[in-house]
Amino acid sequence: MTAAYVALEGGHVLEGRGRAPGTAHGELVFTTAYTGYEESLTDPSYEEQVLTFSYPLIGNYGVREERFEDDRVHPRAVLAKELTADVVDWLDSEGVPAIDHLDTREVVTDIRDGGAMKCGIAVGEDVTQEDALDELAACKSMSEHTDIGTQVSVDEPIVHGADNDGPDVALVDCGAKGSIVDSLLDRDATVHVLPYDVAAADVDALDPDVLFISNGPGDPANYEDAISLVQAFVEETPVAGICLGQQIVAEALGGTTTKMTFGHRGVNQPVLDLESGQVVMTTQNHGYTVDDPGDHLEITQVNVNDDTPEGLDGIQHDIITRQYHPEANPGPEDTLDFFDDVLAMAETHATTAVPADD
Ligand SMILES: NC(=O)CC[C@H](N)C(=O)O
Repeated sequence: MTAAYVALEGGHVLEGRGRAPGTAHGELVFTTAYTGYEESLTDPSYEEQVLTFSYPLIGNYGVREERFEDDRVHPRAVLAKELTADVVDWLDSEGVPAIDHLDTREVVTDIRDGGAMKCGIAVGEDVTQEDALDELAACKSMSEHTDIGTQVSVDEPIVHGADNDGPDVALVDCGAKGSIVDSLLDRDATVHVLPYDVAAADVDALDPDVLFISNGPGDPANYEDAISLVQAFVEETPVAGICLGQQIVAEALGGTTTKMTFGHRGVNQPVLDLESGQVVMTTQNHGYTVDDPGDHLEITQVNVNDDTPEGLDGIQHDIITRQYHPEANPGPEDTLDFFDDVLAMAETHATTAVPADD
């Protein structure tokens, strides 16, 4: 049998069944999602993390490319109670180690008690516990990945929907899920997908109707270029953000962010809209949160479980952000109207903007 070890921060080593070989390390996190494993495994926000599925059976409806959010698997390794052969074959072909027959209740309890932690993975015929411990020793914390954007962003700008009639969206790609682009295209927008460190002059040249900061992995404080971009454009251009995007907008406007103990990852996170009093079910995948929105943003939505900010609006500026994933995929589609609100904001700006003097 193929040996499989997970070395947890603190030195405790778990043993499971090796399904896809390899060694890896990353921050150990869990998702409670009971569906959407293809979308989660291709979500760039999972870069440099090891993903534990708490739902016991993963892979029961196969693997289909049309459900992918990106062109590769992003978690460094995958842990589960039971993985089907379809998922194992896929992970194997991508070189991503996979382990099952783990007591994932124990793994999740460890993460809930100890917080998201570093881990080392070793799977293979000849691997030992020492190999997993060596991987653990090589593991950095998420905030130490100071240039993680380069691993998940486009290298060059890409335009989608150039002939569309809707607003021009400058989407700063910090690891954008494909569904965010699709949600904007579905609403007739032209989407300019831009590198995470795009220069302000290049955004200016596009004269976008909205600056949209995507989701993405890691510590928002490390995205200095995107933070500066928001500061440079917020007076003149509407701003939107999803997940990491909300955190970057808060950082840019005098707010603060903080690392959560074990984050929110799942497809049934309840969110309360403070104005309407309505609760919606949302998809989430984040380990950081806005701590203090600062003086320029107001909290419009909160997480029912722990009161963390889930939506922000600009007080003086046109800004809308969400901490959850309104594009769903996986998860409930209760919140797709976020994209209508963003594009309405962009259109209002486009029709009321005062032309610059020659
Ligand atoms: N999905 C995301 O955009 C994740 C945001 C950020 N990297 C976090 O973990 O909080």
